[in-house]
Amino acid sequence: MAAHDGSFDGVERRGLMFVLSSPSGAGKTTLSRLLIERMPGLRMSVSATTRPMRPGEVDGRDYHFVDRARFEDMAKRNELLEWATVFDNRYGTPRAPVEAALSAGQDVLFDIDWQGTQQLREKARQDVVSVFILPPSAADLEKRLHTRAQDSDEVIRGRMSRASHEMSHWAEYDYIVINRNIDDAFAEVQSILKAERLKRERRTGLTTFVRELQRQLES
Ligand SMILES: Nc1nc2c(ncn2[C@@H]2O[C@H](COP(=O)(O)OP(=O)(O)O)[C@@H](O)[C@H]2O)c(=O)[nH]1
Ligand SMILES: Nc1ncnc2c1ncn2[C@@H]1O[C@H](COP(=O)(O)OP(=O)(O)O)[C@@H](O)[C@H]1O
Repeated sequence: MAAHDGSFDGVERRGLMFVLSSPSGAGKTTLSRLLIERMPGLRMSVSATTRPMRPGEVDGRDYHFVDRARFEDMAKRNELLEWATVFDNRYGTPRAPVEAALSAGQDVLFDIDWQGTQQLREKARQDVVSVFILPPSAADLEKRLHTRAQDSDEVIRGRMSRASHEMSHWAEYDYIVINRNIDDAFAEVQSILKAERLKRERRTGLTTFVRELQRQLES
């Protein structure tokens, strides 16, 4: 399968599943938007959720906002690649768009928690690249949750009190990025994706490519 993007070097490769996780407010959404904007060949996996829509969010772009019954139905029909309960709401990854993108040679970006990342790893270890984003300090995290201005003080307190628990999963991830400055953090995440795209095991077209080089050299 080919990844036909701007940086495609002509060698076929398997698509990968690029996962960003972090405590709420550390910057996953911001980094995901930048990646989608600036990295050709990368598609966002849009999750289904039962949580209420925030101001500024768009159904179908940020999430598929569904009720509990619809979510349970999707899970029962095996339409979700993984799902988990976070902050008393259900979140899950619709399976079909991910499979379609991967088989078209695209990479897929996931903004999911540690529970979902574990499930993806169990299903497709070789194809999962996971990055954990940390805030530079607790004070910065709280400030970011407030400046985002999308949650009530009570919800923000809940997110802050869960942050430590979520952070305890950092060591399960392949890469750790500290989001102090957004430009630096973006450059780091972008470098990880670029390097992972070049991994020998994913480059299924290498044998053919090298054979052709050898044929040219020997003729
Ligand atoms: N397992 C799983 N987690 C998800 C999914 N979609 C979102 N999440 C996680 O659910 C948590 C809460 O997300 P959200 O309510 O949007 O708040 P945020 O943390 O401010 O982005 C975050 O840790 C997300 O990464 C999903 O499809 N599966
Ligand atoms: N490096 C950074 N410095 C300052 N503010 C940031 C930085 N990264 C993200 N933010 C801001 O912090 C808030 C939370 O970021 P967001 O991407 O929504 O986090 P998450 O998706 O992890 O919950 C947003 O208002 C965002 O603009």
